[in-house]
Amino acid sequence: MSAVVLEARGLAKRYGSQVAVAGIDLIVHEGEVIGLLGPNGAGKTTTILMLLGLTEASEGTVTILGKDPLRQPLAVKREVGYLPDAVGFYDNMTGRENLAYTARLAGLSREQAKERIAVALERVRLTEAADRPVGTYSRGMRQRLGIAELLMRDCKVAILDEPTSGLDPQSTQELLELILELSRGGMTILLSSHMLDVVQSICTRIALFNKGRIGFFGTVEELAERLGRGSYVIDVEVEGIDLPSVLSGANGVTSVVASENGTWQVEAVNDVRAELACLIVQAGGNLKNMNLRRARLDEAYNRYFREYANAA
Ligand SMILES: Nc1ncnc2c1ncn2[C@@H]1O[C@H](COP(=O)(O)OP(=O)(O)OP(=O)(O)O)[C@@H](O)[C@H]1O
Repeated sequence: MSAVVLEARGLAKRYGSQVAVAGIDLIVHEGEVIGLLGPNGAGKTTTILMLLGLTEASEGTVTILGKDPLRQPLAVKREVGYLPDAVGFYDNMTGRENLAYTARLAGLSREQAKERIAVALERVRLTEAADRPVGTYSRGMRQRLGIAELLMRDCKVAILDEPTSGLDPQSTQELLELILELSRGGMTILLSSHMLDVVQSICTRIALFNKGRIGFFGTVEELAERLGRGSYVIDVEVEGIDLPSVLSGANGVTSVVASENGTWQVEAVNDVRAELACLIVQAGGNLKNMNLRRARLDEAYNRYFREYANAA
């Protein structure tokens, strides 16, 4: 496996008697895209602030790119980019001027900055709008300018807080493609989001925050398995039989539930389509459609918080 770029051990944060983060462990490898998920108040933002050294942990340690964010804040800021929910650019300055300003703060020479800014603006498709004041930008354009800043600074790690919130579907898609490009280029990315389809489409692993702890850390398939339902989901459209009774006791099948659209959702520990087809035909059913898909994060997430999180 690739190198560890971020390691948190026993990280906790208290505000007086209020526990915001109750002790988390997190190890992230180079090039991963990690989704930080959980209900409001579960501790995601506080964790992000501790990882960045923007707030001091009450307990525990953080190492990011081999450095301690509290002891070596400048070194960490140089290599770790943070895109907050509302990116803070100067509205009266153009996109290019904003980047030039950040480049100066980051210690880039004028020549180096000019070249990197042009390349970054091109990659986020803002070249045409680069000389307009940022005050005229849409939210999607601001987010892309934020990504351009990470590119210009050649960040090794990016932490994105709700990057797609408030974006229309097309801008969301554009931003997701950009984030994937960053990841393909070797950047390690952590992003917090409540948009589960977004998270599933780009994240390699997810961390489920629950009451200040990480209740689960792994892939969507591993989450589905942890919940005891198997990671294979087969949508079945069938007439003439009662599918749950036909499949009761079938090998590998963990549940059969009716979906809203009149089909059945069969969950299994492996791809049981051939066996399902046999059992349905033997029982005299008219099989109209059968479709295998990945376990869906929204289904697993809702089940986790409905059935497991309170007991955790
Ligand atoms: N500065 C603060 N002072 C006191 N309590 C705080 C402070 N910041 C956060 N908290 C509390 O800590 C808990 C965790 O908050 P946090 O913002 O980290 O959650 P979150 O998972 O990011 O939520 P959201 O999805 O709403 O952004 C909450 O109960 C919150 O009220």
